[in-house]
Amino acid sequence: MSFSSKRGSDALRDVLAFTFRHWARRWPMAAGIGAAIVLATLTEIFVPLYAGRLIDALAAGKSEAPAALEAFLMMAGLGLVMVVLRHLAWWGVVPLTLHIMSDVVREAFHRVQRFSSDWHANSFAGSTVRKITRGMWALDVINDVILLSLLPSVVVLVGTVLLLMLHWPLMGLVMAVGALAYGALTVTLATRVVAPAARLSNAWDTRIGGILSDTLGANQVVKAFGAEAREDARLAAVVTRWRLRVRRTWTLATWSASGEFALLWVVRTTVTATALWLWWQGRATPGDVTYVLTTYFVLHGYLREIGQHVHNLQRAVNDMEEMVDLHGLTAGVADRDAAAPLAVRGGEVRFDHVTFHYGRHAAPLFAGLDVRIPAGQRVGLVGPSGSGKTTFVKLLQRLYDVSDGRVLIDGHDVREVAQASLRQQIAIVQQEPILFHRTLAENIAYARPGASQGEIERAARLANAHDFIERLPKGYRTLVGERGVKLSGGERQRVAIARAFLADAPILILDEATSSLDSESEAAIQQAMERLMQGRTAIVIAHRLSTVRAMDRILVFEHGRILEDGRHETLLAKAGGRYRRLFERQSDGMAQIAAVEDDEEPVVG
Ligand SMILES: Nc1ncnc2c1ncn2[C@@H]1O[C@H](COP(=O)(O)OP(=O)(O)OP(=O)(O)O)[C@@H](O)[C@H]1O
Repeated sequence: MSFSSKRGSDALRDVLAFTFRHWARRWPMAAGIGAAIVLATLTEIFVPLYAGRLIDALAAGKSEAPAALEAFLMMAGLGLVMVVLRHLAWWGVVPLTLHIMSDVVREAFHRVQRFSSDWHANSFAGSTVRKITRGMWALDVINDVILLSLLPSVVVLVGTVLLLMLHWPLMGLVMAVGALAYGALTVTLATRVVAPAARLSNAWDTRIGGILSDTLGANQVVKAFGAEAREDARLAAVVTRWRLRVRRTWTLATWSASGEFALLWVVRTTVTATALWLWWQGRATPGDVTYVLTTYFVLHGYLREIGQHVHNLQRAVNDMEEMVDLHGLTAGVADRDAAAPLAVRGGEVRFDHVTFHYGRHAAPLFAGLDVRIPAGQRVGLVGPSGSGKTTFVKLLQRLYDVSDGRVLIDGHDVREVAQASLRQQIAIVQQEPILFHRTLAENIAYARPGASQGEIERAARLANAHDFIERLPKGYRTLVGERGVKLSGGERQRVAIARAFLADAPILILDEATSSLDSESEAAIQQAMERLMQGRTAIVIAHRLSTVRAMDRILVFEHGRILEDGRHETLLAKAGGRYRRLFERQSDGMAQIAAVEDDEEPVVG
């Protein structure tokens, strides 16, 4: 079977190889099912032979009654064996398919979770979900089609034709030519006509999944701009393209099926006419004609279904290929073989001549960046938007690999250690913390699974989160909504800080919230952050002057370079310095606001 395009044949090969690999893991089950269905099918091939003998015995008169009875009993016995074996095969395929489907979804999730941040930044989560779930269900179809439908069809095809050829070569030849022509036509239409169209339909189906999840995930923004109608229209445009593509696929499939039925009609008419002609010539008995016609009708049933099976297989291959492609991708940022866990003693961070650029960006963001942060130091990163502050911490977490140079923690290159252990040593409080739609207790304990309720509450107290949690009707058992939407920004921040307390990691990354919080929440968060920083190496992407002032050291970023490096007072004393300019400009702006709102803090970065 070959697809028209290189990509098509690749897809078929990849999908079948993927499926066979999964069968191989459970080969006794797969082999048992195959054997049962092949034996069940062989019994069917012999039924027409005994039907022919029965008719000849009947035509010869009552003297042949024992032969007629023998033929009848054989037909009945073969039928019963077929029923039992067929049941065994179908019964066995249930656990096989369910085990493989479970493996497939687990493995796909395992891989996708470990793909690089770059991959996730470039992929729609909804599209990925569609690819995985569609692929998982396609496997159900592939198992049924190959094991329970195509395999018996091929056995019947080969078996009946061989048996007929032994018995009656001319009829065997007619049947073989008809069956081969039909098989060739079916496979060609399915793979060269329908498959390419179906692949395009699937791409649009995946796009619909992506748009649905992207838009529903950003529902707050849509609502805020009253843009529901605009989003309806955006989806409608994609649905229209999808409909046109699917209509084309389904129309082509309908024409293909009709073409195949027309060919079957030609084969049947030719076989019947040949049998009648041979009878007319006196070269065939009524039993012979019965045998040929019964054989043909058995074959006809299977042939008719082969067309349907090949189409189903082709559809399932199309449905699975995007998921199989996910298995072919490399993780992007992968652990070295036998990467050891990172053991942090103090938490010294060093960027040693680091060069880095995102994906296809021509110019590097960092070019030969050198900086050393001693263990236990509290460093504020400031600088204009896009200057590289977030990227700096992403490289520390090894969410991306550097193009050149090294990022070191306590002298260990982050590329040499196991990623999971590296990230366990770094607690992070994001600017917009994301929570799971789980209880508050589970969200806090995410940093340390198995933490006791007492430990969770202690972390929440340190994060100034305990009081607001206690006021909720279900307290720590409150579900927070998807991504934590049922909490305010300040509450989400405090839950994230509680998480970081529980993580108790030697290195801490804090990305201050830029959204304006009320002064009470802000003070509570600042205080919690201060507490959290104690005794750790802390890197703070700072937006508030109060935070920056309190730091041991400030790094001023601009266009991926560190322009200034020092304490607040030192940098402020530098006439014409970048930090001083930032400070003055923003203090000015903030001073005006402060005249109105006395307790508001000026912002940096
Ligand atoms: N995943 C990405 N792919 C490509 N370019 C990116 C990616 N993430 C960031 N960039 C680019 O890298 C540059 C530095 O971004 P970064 O997020 O590090 O800046 P930042 O100083 O943290 O900004 P902000 O204060 O606004 O958060 C920007 O020009 C940004 O557009």
